[in-house]
Amino acid sequence: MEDLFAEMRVRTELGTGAVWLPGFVDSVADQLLQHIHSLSQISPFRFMMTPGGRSMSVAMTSCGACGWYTDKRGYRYVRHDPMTGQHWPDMPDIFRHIAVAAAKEAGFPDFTPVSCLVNRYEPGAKMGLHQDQDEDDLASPIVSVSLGVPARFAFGGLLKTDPVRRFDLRHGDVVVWGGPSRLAWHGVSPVRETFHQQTGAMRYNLTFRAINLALFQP
Ligand SMILES: O=C(O)CCC(=O)C(=O)O
Ligand SMILES: [Fe+2]
Repeated sequence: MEDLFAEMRVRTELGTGAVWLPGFVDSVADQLLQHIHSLSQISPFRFMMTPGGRSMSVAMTSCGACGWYTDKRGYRYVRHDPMTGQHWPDMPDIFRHIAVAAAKEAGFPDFTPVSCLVNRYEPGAKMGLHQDQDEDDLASPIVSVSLGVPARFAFGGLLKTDPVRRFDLRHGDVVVWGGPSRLAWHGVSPVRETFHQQTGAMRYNLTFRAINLALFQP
């Protein structure tokens, strides 16, 4: 059953306020990858430490008015890249454009992305089940874009113990979760060793988030 579901590749509601949009950014995927390359020249991908002192298997960077960061002081958004001391690179217009369009398609017409976290998965990299809860703005959705090699995504409910649906996210796919699903648990299984024409062995993921900058210390 699970495999049948995974192969459908049509718009699929995952819960109230949560939807998978297969291929939504297909036509601009190459441009998105070029921008990822450019912004990673300014704020490089790096393996961050969890507050518990473990190195993450996913390499990360950010763009936009603030970026996500973790070290022994905890998970948080910061205005400057701690690695460079500079602002994070600007969010490219096309990033903003696709994030707004996907949110609208999912029923969130007022989404304004402030930050985009960029994840790079090499073979074996994974992200355990978690909730995205470092954004103070829980009224806005998360918009997640997948590029490169596929990854098995798990999407559950508001309790960690709720059943999860698993399906492959492919190059060009978008998942949006907001409203009653904003704090849904989700995660990514270890990425398989495989090849994608545009990215080699890598998977990239963009997550767009609304952050209330007024709450930041200057
Ligand atoms: O890589 C993905 O598909 C999900 C990433 C994610 O959940 C996150 O960055 O918080
Ligand atoms: Fe997440």
